[in-house]
Amino acid sequence: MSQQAQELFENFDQLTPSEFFRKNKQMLGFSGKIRSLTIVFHELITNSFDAAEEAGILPEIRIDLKQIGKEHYLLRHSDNGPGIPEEFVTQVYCQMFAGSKFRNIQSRGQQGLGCSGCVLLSQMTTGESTHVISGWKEDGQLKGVKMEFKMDVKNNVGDVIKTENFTPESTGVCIQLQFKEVSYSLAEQGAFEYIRRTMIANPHAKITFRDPKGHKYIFKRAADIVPVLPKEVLPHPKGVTADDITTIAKITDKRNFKSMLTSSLSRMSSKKIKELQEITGIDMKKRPKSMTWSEAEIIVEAFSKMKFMAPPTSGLIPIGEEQIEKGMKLILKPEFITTITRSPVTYKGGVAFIVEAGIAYGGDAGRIVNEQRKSEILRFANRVPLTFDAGSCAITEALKSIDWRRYGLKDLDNTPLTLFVNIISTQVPYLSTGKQSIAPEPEIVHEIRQATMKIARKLQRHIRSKKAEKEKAMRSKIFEDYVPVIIEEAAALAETGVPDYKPVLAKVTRRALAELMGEKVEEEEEEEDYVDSLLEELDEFGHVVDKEHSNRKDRVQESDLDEAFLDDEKTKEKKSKKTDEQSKLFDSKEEEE
Ligand SMILES: Nc1ncnc2c1ncn2[C@@H]1O[C@H](COP(=O)(O)OP(=O)(O)OP(=O)(O)O)[C@@H](O)[C@H]1O
Repeated sequence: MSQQAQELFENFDQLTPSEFFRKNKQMLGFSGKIRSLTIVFHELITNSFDAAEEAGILPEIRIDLKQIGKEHYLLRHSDNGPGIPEEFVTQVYCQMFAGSKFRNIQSRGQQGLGCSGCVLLSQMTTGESTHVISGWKEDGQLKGVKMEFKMDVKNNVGDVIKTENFTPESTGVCIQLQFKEVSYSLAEQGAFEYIRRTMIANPHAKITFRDPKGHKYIFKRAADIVPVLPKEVLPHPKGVTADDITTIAKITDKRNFKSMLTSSLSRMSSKKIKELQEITGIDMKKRPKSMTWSEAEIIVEAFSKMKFMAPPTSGLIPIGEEQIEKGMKLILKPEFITTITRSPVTYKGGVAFIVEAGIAYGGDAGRIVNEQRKSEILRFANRVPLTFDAGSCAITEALKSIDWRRYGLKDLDNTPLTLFVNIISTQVPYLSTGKQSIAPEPEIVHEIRQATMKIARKLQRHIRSKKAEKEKAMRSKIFEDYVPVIIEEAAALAETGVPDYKPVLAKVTRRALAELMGEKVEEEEEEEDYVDSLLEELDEFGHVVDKEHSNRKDRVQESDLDEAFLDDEKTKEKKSKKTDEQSKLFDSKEEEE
């Protein structure tokens, strides 16, 4: 070894995961003041949900955010989950890549990074310790611990400062952290909006939030059912790599390739093993420990050519159309709502996923920008809102590629609309450890498009019938406005008394309208006679009014119909102008006569 290399290797060292993320906190999503605080909310809320649901408990979370200085906050987050046993508290909060979710199971968490990331950020920005109170059940007995600790970044472990045992009243976790260089905001990417979106996809949860100004928000439950627990599923042969196979071969306790493959992969029957042996020529009775890299590569290559049943989907639990509707209705109070949960399909040949979509229109749907409601896209993965990195996400790509004009939405941006998309999978293909955007796998993009276009058609029907209703109402209004004028003026011209037309005007309007709209109106005979006689009377008066006048009347009605879609103010203004014109017409008629 040369002198140079020796010097170089004197500094050879190892970074613990905590040290690595201390230097690269943006990789945990902690970049920017608003975003950092939102990510903290996200990590703590998703952990509470996962834990409560796994224990069969309806999640209830309390969050208290106090501002104690400039960009300096104190956050207290508590849940009613199963709690964390004392010996795991520092592992959960101080050890990176430690957790209970490294299985092929649908859950919000995946990496064992989230809450230790929050502790790291707190320590890095304030130097303060973290306080945790945990209550859990052990052998049927309630146990509790109050702990204060710091993260030992160098060793990726916790440094306990104080511990005190007590008997709690119930299970759950309460964590208190301080943060600096973060900011609470009501903006689209802020913490409050994160809670709002969370509630849409989790109608079974309850969140009470006290903001830094002391305002208390209670997001109530819209549904009382704990979501069915997802099951762990074995990986599908089309979804594994040579590295996966050699790793399985190293850790398996099976005696040969055959039992190793059938027990660790889904859809691997004895028939498929026989087929695999024929294609590869590899003896399936060989011991797993003897597996070489090239054998693993040959097996994976064979898998790509073989036909398998689609992966089992029992492990995927979608929110469901009804629940999404409940969540969206409670938060958005829309005028119209439509939702869909598609059947499971796969991406990369072997990873199952489900797309769910919803459209809410009108009411509180959309976001207010410059006092105007605009459309908004709410992206979710396994019920968790994805608030950042929208541009690179499969959901954004799919929704932007839809030609919304085909669904009657000429200006999507300026429509009061909320588009909801949730992807359910045991392996959501996130683009980074920050888990804020989904890789645009072609199958995923395709499914999102299909789901959304299907419900967009329903929205189109709603908008159409609403337009027709509005048109009908406008026509009715015009009729009611002008008929009395005509009757009264005609009576004046004929120098007779004005008939008592009011009680039946509504009926005349309805009948005339029905004719205009091509509808059939059933009316009682007696009423019909009365209406007929009134119409006759009207006709008689009509003889007195000359042709020019009635032509003019028709023209006025026609042009008014064209304005059916103008806003109220404009319409009112035009109509009063028209009425003036009309009365001017009668005036000139009178003068002529
Ligand atoms: N409120 C809680 N109640 C009970 N257990 C919890 C709670 N929060 C965290 N845990 C446990 O701590 C583990 C580590 O949590 P952490 O947030 O670090 O990672 P994760 O949720 O597994 O994955 P990810 O990094 O993707 O969020 C979890 O797997 C879970 O077992």
